[in-house]
Amino acid sequence: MSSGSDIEALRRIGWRDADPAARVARVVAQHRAGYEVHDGHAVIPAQPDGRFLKRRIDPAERPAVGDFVVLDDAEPPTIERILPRRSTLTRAAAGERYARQIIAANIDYVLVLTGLDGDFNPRRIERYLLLIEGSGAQPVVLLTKADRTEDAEAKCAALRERLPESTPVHAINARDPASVEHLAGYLKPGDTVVLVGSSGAGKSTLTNTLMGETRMATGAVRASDSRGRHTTTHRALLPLAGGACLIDTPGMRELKLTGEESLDLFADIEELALRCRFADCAHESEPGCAVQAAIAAGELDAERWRNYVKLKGEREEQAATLEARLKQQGRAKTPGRRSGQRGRGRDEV
Ligand SMILES: Nc1nc2c(ncn2[C@@H]2O[C@H](COP(=O)(O)OP(=O)(O)OP(=O)(O)O)[C@@H](O)[C@H]2O)c(=O)[nH]1
Ligand SMILES: [Zn+2]
Repeated sequence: MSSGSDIEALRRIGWRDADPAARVARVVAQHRAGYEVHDGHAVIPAQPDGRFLKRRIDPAERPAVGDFVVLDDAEPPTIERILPRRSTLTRAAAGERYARQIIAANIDYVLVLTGLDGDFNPRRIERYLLLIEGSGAQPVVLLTKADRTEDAEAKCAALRERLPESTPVHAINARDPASVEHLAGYLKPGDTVVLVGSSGAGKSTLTNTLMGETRMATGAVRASDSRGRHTTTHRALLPLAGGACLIDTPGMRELKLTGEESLDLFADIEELALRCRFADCAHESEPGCAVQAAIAAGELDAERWRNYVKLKGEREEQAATLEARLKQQGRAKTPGRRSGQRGRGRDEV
């Protein structure tokens, strides 16, 4: 017998494993005063166990939005432990003091939204991709407002050319359910998605369209399964059509690099730079600079090159801050932290 978890309800909030032998819930919000967790039926307040509050604990070791956690039987319950994460989206906290923060855990797809209107900005997409790479989640680039531009297909093709082949790019009209149907592959039961993108990119619009379809889908469920009726939703964790769920966290709005990102997105550029005549080439006006030669030959996009230089500089600055901070705390840099904390051996349920 399972103790206190409703497996069907848990599946609606992104649970993928077998029936847990413990009381499991998903973190949907974090406040100064504590956490809010969803057990598949309702949102309830929960307190973190005392060890999560210790000052010296790495923030990554604390419960984060999207985490599946084990609760005790108290009312309100205490979060006893965090179940192993399948992905971890991390950023540096806004503000002067350097701190790494987990924005969301156990995310399968990060939908990166950019409007095809005046706002269209491939550089911003590359910044998001840098942050998502290594998180364990899969980025999907969505170019919204395809209905408002003549050259949607051309822009879409140019972006596909610029980004790695493994990164899907779709042009959509976020207001049109038929257009959004193309996303069904990322919204399967058990999948968890988050939306990122600057203001006006269409995040709320897309959420509403995806929710609209859910209302229809939920109606169908109600006719056949009366137990589905009592499922409570929450602003921060929305069940979508097809059974996926969407986590809406304000943390996804401002994304500052942590210094741990890889630059694999620009692997071709890094390789090119190794072919310069001088090992310390600044790639400006040095003779024999392979980068400048590639730009002149039209083989490397100058704007993409500038964005690489900018993001690399920012990443290096953050990496130096991170290292200084870890040294100050007497901790060594944890290798492999970016790969979703898999090998950490936390207890299974
Ligand atoms: N025609 C068209 N309009 C769109 C599309 N996506 C968004 N819009 C419109 O663009 C405006 C901004 O969209 P929002 O969904 O509010 O953007 P947001 O990303 O949620 O913005 P913030 O809440 O500020 O972060 C709204 O007027 C939408 O109706 C689209 O694909 N096609
Ligand atoms: Zn060079």
